[in-house]
Amino acid sequence: MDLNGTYEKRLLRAAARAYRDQLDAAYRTDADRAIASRIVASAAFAEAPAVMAYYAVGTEVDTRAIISTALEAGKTVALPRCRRGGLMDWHRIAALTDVAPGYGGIPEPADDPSTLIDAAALPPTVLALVPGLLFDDAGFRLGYGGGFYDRFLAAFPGHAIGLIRARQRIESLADRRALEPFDRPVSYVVTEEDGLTIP
Ligand SMILES: Nc1nc2c(c(=O)[nH]1)N(C=O)[C@@H](CNc1ccc(C(=O)N[C@@H](CCC(=O)O)C(=O)O)cc1)CN2
Ligand SMILES: Nc1ncnc2c1ncn2[C@@H]1O[C@H](COP(=O)(O)OP(=O)(O)OP(=O)(O)O)[C@@H](O)[C@H]1O
Repeated sequence: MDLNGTYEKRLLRAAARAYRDQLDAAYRTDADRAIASRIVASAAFAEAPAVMAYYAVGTEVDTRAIISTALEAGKTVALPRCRRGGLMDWHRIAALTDVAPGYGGIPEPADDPSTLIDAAALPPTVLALVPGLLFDDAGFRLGYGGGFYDRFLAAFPGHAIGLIRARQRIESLADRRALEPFDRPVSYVVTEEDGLTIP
C-alpha cells in the first residue's frame, strides 16, 4: 500500500495532523458535540436504516454519541476492518465495546462472517460517516494516506458525510495540488457551524 502519495499531499497531511493535535480540548469537545447533534437531528439520519461509522481515535471527531444514538434507534451500525490492498470490510456491531485494536492500532470489529455487511449492496438511504484530517468546500478530503475511503466511496451507494471541525476546513485541495484522479468527495460535510441542519 502507498502511504505516501504526492509531495503536496504529504506536506499537507503532516501540517493538518499537527494542526489538529494542537486544537484545544475544549474547542474539540464542543465542536464534536455540535457535529453529532446536527447529524442525529437530520432527516437523512432519521431515514437511514444503517450507519457505516468509524471508531474515532486520538483527536479525530468523536463519533460515540452518533453510534450510541443509532444503536438505541435500532439502526444497523457497522465499523470497518482494514484488509490488504486498501480495502475495508464492514461488520455490524451491537455495542461500542464490540471492538479490539486492529490496523494501525485503530479499534476494529471481529472478523466474523455472521456480522459481515456488503456495503455495495446497501440502499441509497444508508449513511457513511467519513473521517479526515481536512475537508475542502467541494467535499474532498485528506486522510491518513491508505486510500481506504477513496476505494470505499467509489462503490458506496448511500450518503457519505464528512465530519470535520470548522477550523480544519480549507477552501480547495485542488488549488493546493493535493488532489489526485482517484480522490472521491463526500456528499455532505458537517461542521459545528453548518451542514445537514433541520429545515
Ligand atoms: N478512526 C478511523 N478509523 C479508520 C480510518 C480513519 O481514518 N479513522 N481509516 C481511514 O482510512 C481506515 C484506517 N486507515 C489507516 C491508514 C493508515 C494508518 C497508519 O498506520 N498510518 C501510519 C503511517 C504509516 C506508519 O508510519 O506506520 C500513521 O498514521 O502513522 C492507519 C489507519 C479505517 N479506519
Ligand atoms: N480507487 C483507487 N484505486 C486504486 N488505488 C487507489 C484508489 N484510491 C486510492 N488509491 C491509492 O491509495 C493511495 C493513498 O490515497 P490517498 O493519499 O488519497 O489516501 P487518503 O484518502 O488520504 O487515505 P484514507 O482514505 O486511507 O484515509 C494513493 O496513492 C493510491 O495509490
